[in-house]
Amino acid sequence: MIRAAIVGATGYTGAELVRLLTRHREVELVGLTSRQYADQPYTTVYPHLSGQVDLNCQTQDIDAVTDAADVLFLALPHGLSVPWVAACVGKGKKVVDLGADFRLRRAAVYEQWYRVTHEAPELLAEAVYGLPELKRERIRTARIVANPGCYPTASLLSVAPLCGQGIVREDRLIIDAKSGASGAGRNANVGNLYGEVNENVKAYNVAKHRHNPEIEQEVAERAGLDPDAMAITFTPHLMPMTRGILATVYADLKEGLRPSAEEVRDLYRQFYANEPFIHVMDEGVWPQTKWSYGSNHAFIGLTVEGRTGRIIITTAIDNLVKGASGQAIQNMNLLFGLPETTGLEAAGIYP
Ligand SMILES: NC(=O)C1=CN([C@@H]2O[C@H](COP(=O)(O)OP(=O)(O)OC[C@H]3O[C@@H](n4cnc5c(N)ncnc54)[C@H](OP(=O)(O)O)[C@@H]3O)[C@@H](O)[C@H]2O)C=CC1
Ligand SMILES: CC(=O)N[C@@H](CCC(=O)OP(=O)(O)O)C(=O)O
Repeated sequence: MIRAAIVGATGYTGAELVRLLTRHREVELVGLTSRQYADQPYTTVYPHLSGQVDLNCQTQDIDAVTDAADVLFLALPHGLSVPWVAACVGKGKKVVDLGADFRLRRAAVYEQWYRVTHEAPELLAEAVYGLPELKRERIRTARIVANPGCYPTASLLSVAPLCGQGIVREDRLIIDAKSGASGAGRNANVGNLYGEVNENVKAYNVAKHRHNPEIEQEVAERAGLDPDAMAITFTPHLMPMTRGILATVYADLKEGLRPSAEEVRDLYRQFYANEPFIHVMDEGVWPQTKWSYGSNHAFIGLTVEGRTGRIIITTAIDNLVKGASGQAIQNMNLLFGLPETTGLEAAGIYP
């Protein structure tokens, strides 16, 4: 059995990790940390998991938690992962960081967007960006996996088959994305109150969301472009729903190119042919967030708008599963040589 501990276990991604890992046949949960609920039964915080888990929450004692586990899942706010990652590396343990501290390969870019100094820039180079559909082989042998952000997961799955194909301007993508409120976590925040989210839709962090450089970094790498020359526009929106991300991507075709929608769809279907979690829809079928609710599956719809010379792609995922905890488990499966779908086989809940 793989002994797993979750640091920041009482947040939304932590709870989703517990829900999924208690059904994972190769995993034993050995540690769940929380400062606020230390020494209290985990099910006091999340009674819906009664009968699934009988651990108490424990304090964030780095040595004790790391020594007891084979793998750590870090589900902490930004800026707190470095001591945990350093301990895992020092003790020969694997770590999957659900936060952003190891996603951006250049410390200067991290510091520009997150406004904090990176305390272990020397570890950035070896962290692998954990999007299994794009980096499977590198993840298998990694020590540090940087689990992608929820919006970048949906955005990158939307455009990866086009990158480096000479078909679209990868540097000038426009991404319009919508998220459910659980994307902001369980912390108290006025913007997440019922009265603020219900019957309301709003864009936020326009032209300055920290997922912009993350998306640009990975698109540039796949397309063989200079990350500093990217001009991707990314606009997130908060939706009156609990879970789900729908990313709509507009990609300009290169001058003189007009592939048919079927040609582009064939490209996507070849690219994702052996991917158990990725589903490319037929023409005219547009993904809905509800299809992915509670599952690790991603649904991709696309067409070519001949009149404007653009390809339009929409991808639906669950931000807490493929956008966070499910993908983290997919990465753990790769790290430990398990079938990638282990513990993640279930379809979503519908309606
Ligand atoms: N929600 C989502 O859809 C996604 C989230 N992520 C990322 O995953 C990480 C976790 O997100 P999420 O679960 O939503 O966050 P939450 O705010 O819901 O939970 C955060 C967890 O960290 C602990 N924590 C909070 N502040 C501190 C602190 N200062 N020091 C130590 N522990 C702290 C909390 O427990 P306690 O205060 O008791 O210690 C809690 O268990 C974040 O980096 C987030 O950006 C990534 C993809 C999607
Ligand atoms: C709705 C909402 O607030 N969503 C979060 C995204 C959460 C996530 O994936 O992000 P990180 O791990 O990079 O923080 C946001 O926009 O900040």
